[in-house]
Amino acid sequence: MALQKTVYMGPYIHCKNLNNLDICPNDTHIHASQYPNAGVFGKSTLLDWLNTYTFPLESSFKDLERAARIYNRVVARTLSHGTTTAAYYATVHVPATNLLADICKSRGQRAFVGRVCMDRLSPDYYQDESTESAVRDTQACIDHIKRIDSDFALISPIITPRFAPSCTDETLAALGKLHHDTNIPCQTHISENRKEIDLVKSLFPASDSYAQVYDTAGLLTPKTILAHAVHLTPAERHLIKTRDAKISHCPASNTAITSGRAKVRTMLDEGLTVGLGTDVSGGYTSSMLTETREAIFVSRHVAMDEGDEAKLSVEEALYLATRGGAKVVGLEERIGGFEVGMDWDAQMVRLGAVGGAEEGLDERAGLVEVFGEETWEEKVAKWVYTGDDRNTIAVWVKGRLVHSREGFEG
Ligand SMILES: O=c1[nH]c(=O)c2nc[nH]c2[nH]1
Ligand SMILES: [Zn+2]
Repeated sequence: MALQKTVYMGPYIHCKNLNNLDICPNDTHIHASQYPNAGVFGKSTLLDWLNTYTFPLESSFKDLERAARIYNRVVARTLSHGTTTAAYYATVHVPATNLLADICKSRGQRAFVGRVCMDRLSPDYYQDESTESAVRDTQACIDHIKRIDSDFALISPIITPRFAPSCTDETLAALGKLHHDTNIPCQTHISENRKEIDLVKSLFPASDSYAQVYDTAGLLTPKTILAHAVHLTPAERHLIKTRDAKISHCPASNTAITSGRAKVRTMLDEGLTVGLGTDVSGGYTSSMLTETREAIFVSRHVAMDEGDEAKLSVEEALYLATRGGAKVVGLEERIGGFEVGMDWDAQMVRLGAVGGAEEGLDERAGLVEVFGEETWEEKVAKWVYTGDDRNTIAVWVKGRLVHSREGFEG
């Protein structure tokens, strides 16, 4: 199916002059607790990466002072990249998870904050004791967020079974019931890596597929975010579409820990809802701009096997990062675009001064080179391919200025 460029155009607007634009990215999958490991993954793949790098790091969040240091850094850093909304995984620890919610609230980032549930195939030093304790501790985090943001206007809890291999059938079913009873959204991982999929087959012999494991547990619903979805079968995509569950595509992570190449064009053509996630620290970057670029390049690798139709354009990738992400987190009526009546979640991006390059190098840090002869689309492409956080000069969430840089005149 040929995609209409206008349909997939990212929502951005010119601001003040032709070299500024506003845009509002939503990170639909990021592990806040893994931030210290961003860029540290060696040659590992998912299952050894979890044991070598991830579980030891996450277990250290029982130390609340350390959690405060790291969570403050990751929220400040993602805001500096322009991430207005983030769907976070924390750890199993209730106090540290509640602290992450507090930090998002005080720094003004819109966030979904999930306490991670895992009661098997995890190290003794880092797992839930039982189904009952996993549900009780999840409920404690939900109650805390209700206390700090009663109608979840900025901060929402999110039910977070880590992934099928690390949860017993009983825990998955109990979390499915909690999801049903509370209508609180849910996030997990699916079909990231081939060995993981084999493991799911052996752990859930009665299920036809990985997606079916979640469906059986009541965890495949319109309010479910499924990260990765790299190796889904056509039948699984059909089931996910039927349930209207959402996909978080994490291309930087999928390349870094060699998981594979998700077929984004196929998922879009089949009508699935897709957004982007940095998946720190499977993903090395906390920047949604870098993630957008990675989505474009991974789509080109898919195209090398499947033909040019698989390639994502700059506009399509920006759509996934913004409006697509808003749909994935269920907030498309409020964020992801700039229609009248929506919340003002936005970042202002500054490009180079027109003509600056002719007059000699523009010394201001990080400016995207603009020669004055580019179309608007070309300027946006230059930002996506050559820009970074130095171009993000101001960020607002729900109308509040939450980050600014030198050069922003408020
Ligand atoms: O990218 C990932 N990051 C994780 O932390 C994780 N846990 C299970 N599966 C996972 N995949
Ligand atoms: Zn992940």
